Amino acid sequence: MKRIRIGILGYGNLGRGVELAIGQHDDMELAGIFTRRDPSTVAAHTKDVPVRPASELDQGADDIDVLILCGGSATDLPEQTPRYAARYTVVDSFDTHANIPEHFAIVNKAAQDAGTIAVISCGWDPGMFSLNRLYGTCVLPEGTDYTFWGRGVSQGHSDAIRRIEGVADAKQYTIPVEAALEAVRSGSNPELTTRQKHLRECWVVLDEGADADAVEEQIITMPNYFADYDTTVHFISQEELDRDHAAMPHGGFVLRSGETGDGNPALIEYSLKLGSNPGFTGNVLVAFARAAHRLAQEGQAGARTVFDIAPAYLSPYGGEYLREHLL
Ligand SMILES: NC(=O)C1=CN([C@@H]2O[C@H](COP(=O)(O)OP(=O)(O)OC[C@H]3O[C@@H](n4cnc5c(N)ncnc54)[C@H](OP(=O)(O)O)[C@@H]3O)[C@@H](O)[C@H]2O)C=CC1
Ligand SMILES: N[C@@H](C[C@H]1CC(C(=O)O)=NO1)C(=O)O
Repeated sequence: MKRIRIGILGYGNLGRGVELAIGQHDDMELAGIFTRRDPSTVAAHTKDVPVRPASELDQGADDIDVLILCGGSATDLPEQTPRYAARYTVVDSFDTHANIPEHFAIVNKAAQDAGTIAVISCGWDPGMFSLNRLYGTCVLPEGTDYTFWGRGVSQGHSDAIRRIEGVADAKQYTIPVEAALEAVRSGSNPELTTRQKHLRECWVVLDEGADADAVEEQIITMPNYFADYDTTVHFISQEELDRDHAAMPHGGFVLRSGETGDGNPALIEYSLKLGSNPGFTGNVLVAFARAAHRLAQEGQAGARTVFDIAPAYLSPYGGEYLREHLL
């Protein structure tokens, strides 16, 4: 069986998560890890796959069937996804929710012009949580949606802080307000503002000589990431961050609370408990890379979100197996 050849662009937490996820799939192989940095300075987990310069992708790498883009949503993916959709079947994890419609439109033009498939905003939120919000609204049209994250490390928010001038490193924890979560589970359908559902706690390492007050102000006022939340910022050393905040657990809940047509209460709850945010997100991206490859082989073109892809496209098994074993 010809295996799907996966390329990874961007070797950070998520790039490593994708790298390790590929090994769980017999129909896939890691064809290349690409980086914008000097490849000799990037130590990949997989020793027999060379780390290659991103410039090779711009010249055309014919050994890649699907390129999984593992850059940051704050600044990398808005540039990288349309750029590489012009050459490859791509999958990204773009998660600046407010900007997803714009990202979709830009990537869709690039992919349609090139005749490629580009799956955007893949992962768990957006991604698996998005699918469960969709199912909930369709099945319980009379109801209310709720999404809670954490307590855990948001990679997108951590990445956004690291992009601030003067920041050397950072981790951001998202903390759900327990009283709000319990009110939802009680079925009382509370109206909750963004600020009433989560707190955000940031642990930041500054560059030598950076202005802590200026960095803190940029964090707490950052649109789409922190401006709508009560956010605390702590400044610590790199040693403390590496010692106390190395792990990236996360998770959360999507709930739909409403009534069925016969007037009875119904509560749908989808939950994730993740030992590793990048690990799980990597697994999701790899499953959708299989779907992207299939769509490309069918001759389809353009941008897709998780809403646009029939679930069977994610499976390595055919319809008959799925009907016999999973239906
Ligand atoms: N949809 C979802 O559910 C989820 C989405 N995400 C998204 O994934 C994105 C990436 O997260 P994450 O992997 O944690 O971010 P990282 O900061 O670890 O990596 C982002 C990019 O930065 C570069 N980089 C990594 N390490 C270094 C370093 N030491 N020095 C210089 N550059 C470095 C890499 O690019 P290069 O190798 O080219 O230098 C890498 O692709 C997030 O911004 C978030 O938006 C994450 C989790 C869930
Ligand atoms: N995209 C998120 C995945 C989830 C986590 C999250 C948050 O803690 O705010 N929002 O969505 C991430 O980058 O980790």
